[in-house]
Amino acid sequence: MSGVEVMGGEGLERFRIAGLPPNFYYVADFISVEEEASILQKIPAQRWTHLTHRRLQAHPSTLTKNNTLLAAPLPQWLTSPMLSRFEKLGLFRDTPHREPNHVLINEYGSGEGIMAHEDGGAYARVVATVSLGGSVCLDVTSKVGGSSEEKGDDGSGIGEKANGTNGTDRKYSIPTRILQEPRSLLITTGPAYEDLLHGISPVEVDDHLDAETVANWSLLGDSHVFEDAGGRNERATRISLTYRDVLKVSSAASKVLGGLGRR
Ligand SMILES: O=C(O)CCC(=O)C(=O)O
Ligand SMILES: [Fe+2]
Repeated sequence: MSGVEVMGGEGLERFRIAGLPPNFYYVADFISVEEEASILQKIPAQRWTHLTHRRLQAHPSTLTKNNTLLAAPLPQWLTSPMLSRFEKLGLFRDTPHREPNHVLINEYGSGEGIMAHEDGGAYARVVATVSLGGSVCLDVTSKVGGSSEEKGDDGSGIGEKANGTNGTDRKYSIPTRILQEPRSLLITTGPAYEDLLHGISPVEVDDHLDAETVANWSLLGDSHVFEDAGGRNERATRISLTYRDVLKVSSAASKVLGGLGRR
């Protein structure tokens, strides 16, 4: 087991987004084109909830009001091949259930996005996001607001961490952007999960994309695509699968009782 753990740790480290507060990791081409197409085909069309600037669905179900997951397996098209690859990277090895038990699927059309937010206390501090379809920039901002450059030490320690990475790495002050290509995996854990906000601006084009403004530029699968387009990314429909470990899970028995109790 320790072999896997050591391998997992080393395996993950080369995907770290350097120059950002820990811990963001970006893995380009985490799934293949065929796997992407197969998943896109299996997302059930009747399960979408429509919101103003995106639509979403939750698997196996939405959480109850007190953030409890009613125990049920994830569908196979969401677990294979993801979970074994997550395990190899050691992603959920320290979370309560040792693997994700919940997936939120978001779909954004061009010009759609999601407000800056944090994912909060219902989940263990690990989110694994698989992107499908178009590329999109995730805006990473401080909870306190403003950039660490402008504000100096804002008391959160974020500016300090952003500037405290070693030697040759480029430093990125918050706010910054993470560019998510189709078929990539973004992992957000620890202080990156707890101390920062993330959102997607509702625009039709992400522009000025380059090594200065995109924190994971050197980890991109194909930065030439964006260079060749003059630093622009025309938004196309993007779907994200966000894998998490919900802390509170109720068994089938308490599901029945809870269900009766609410009537
Ligand atoms: O689509 C994304 O990558 C972000 C989604 C998100 O932040 C969330 O579902 O909490
Ligand atoms: Fe989120």
